[in-house]
Amino acid sequence: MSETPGAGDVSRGRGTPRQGQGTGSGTPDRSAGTGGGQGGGRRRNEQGRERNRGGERQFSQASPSQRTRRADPARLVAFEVLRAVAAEDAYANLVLPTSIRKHRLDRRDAGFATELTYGALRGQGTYDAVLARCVDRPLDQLDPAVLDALRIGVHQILAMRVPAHAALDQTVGLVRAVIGAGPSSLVNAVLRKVTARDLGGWISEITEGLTDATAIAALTHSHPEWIVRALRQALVAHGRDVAEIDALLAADNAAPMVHLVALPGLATLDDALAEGAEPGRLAEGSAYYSGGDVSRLPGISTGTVRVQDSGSQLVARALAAVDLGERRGQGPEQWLDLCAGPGGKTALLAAIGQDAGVHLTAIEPVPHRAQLVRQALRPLPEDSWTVQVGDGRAVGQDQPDSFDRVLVDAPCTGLGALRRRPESRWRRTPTDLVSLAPLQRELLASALDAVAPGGVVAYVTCSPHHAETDAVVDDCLRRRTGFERLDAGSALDSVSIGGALGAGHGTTAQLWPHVHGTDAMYLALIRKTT
Ligand SMILES: C[S@@+](CC[C@H](N)C(=O)[O-])C[C@H]1O[C@@H](n2cnc3c(N)ncnc32)[C@H](O)[C@@H]1O
Repeated sequence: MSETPGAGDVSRGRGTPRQGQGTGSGTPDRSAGTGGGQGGGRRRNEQGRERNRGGERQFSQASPSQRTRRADPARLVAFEVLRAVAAEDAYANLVLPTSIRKHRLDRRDAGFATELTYGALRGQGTYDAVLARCVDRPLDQLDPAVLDALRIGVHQILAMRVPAHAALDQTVGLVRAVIGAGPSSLVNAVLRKVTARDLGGWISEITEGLTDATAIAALTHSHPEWIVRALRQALVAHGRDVAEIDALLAADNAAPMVHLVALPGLATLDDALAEGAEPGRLAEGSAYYSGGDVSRLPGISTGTVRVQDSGSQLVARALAAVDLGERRGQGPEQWLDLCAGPGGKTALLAAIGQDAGVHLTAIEPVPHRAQLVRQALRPLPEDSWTVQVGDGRAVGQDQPDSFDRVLVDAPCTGLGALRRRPESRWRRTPTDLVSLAPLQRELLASALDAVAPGGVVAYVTCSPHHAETDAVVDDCLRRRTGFERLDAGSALDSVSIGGALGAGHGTTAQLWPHVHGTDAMYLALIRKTT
């Protein structure tokens, strides 16, 4: 990295007006000046396919070597995050805020950097196929840093409201600043080729001649083929039409709205609503927020208002709302969260149960995640909860027949939350399903042992994959008597606004991003009858 600037060296490219830099997600077209250029007023059509079309493109006449050596901070942030994801196996959602703070991005630039980072990561499959048509060698022979810079350039050109010349100039500037002058000509030439078509045109090009629907969907929606196949099977397994696959894959690529929950009895969302949040449409006490830095909202710093997907809220509320009828014993209920870290559902459950004097035990084997659970529970009275660093698989044997309600939010592939974890689709492999299977079964078996007669277990995943949902529940119950399945679809309806989610299939329930606007949470409810 011959010309890597220190944080203090990083400044905008020459002639790039400050006001035009931000193009935050969910913000209106700011192409006039975005990235410092002309082309204002050019908008994409509803499919996002007409930007930069028509009229003469105004690329810089200067050769790449004569152009800026400065990296625009927002693009530099995206580049740093992509590099950390590729080279250090980092999680984009953890690295991005740190990088945004390091480069002191204002709100607009932070939005631009977020859209660029997440978009380039999500779109990598499609963008690499495009780049493969524009680079004269196999992509794996490129310097990985150059490939990341190209992906950043392609996302701006094909999917953001950035004029092509600005996307190109700024990406070349980034490359010169952080990688070196050498590759800047290649980046310039490749990105010029990319500007020859819009996204729709490129998708037609890269899918031309293909007949396999899975391969076409994978390239069109930038997912690995095995995940497309798995999601198609999941739709069918949960009683939906396989034709929904395009909508589901497209939902994975949309920037998800931030969902908020006010912990019952501890906060309301009034302040958040006053700050622009919208009332949630599915879960009581929830809201949607698209106003940027959520940490500034009242209640977030104290932990009484939390960021939590509505699907997660609904499954926790459904477990808490199950009517236990005549339960054994007289005292307050004992609840167990068997896989608690980082504690989102734990906090909601503890808050729901506090009025009734519930005591919640949370188990988490990873010490730093157990610490996050303690933090999440901080707003609740200390005598209402216990956090234990331990293995949930041992609880059933150590404390049999002890808990009235047990949540098993099992470790899973997260295939239902791909929109929130932009890099995970490229990291996951089918072998993850195989390696998680025994753990999922052992955790559910432990929960079935730990639940008291009359009590109920919720088995939850943020994946719709059959292997980690119905297959786990079926396997565990096949070997046991004394349990009955409850109607999880009705249970979800009973805690939802409107009461008609339509998530039930058989006795289990499956939420979907393209239908419900939630992560694809799966819920099974099992009662111990004897
Ligand atoms: C899907 S996450 C739970 C998310 C959490 N319920 C929430 O809402 O924030 C699964 C958790 O299970 C934990 N885990 C992994 N192995 C476990 C085990 N043997 N026993 C208990 N928890 C385990 C993981 O460390 C991870 O924190």
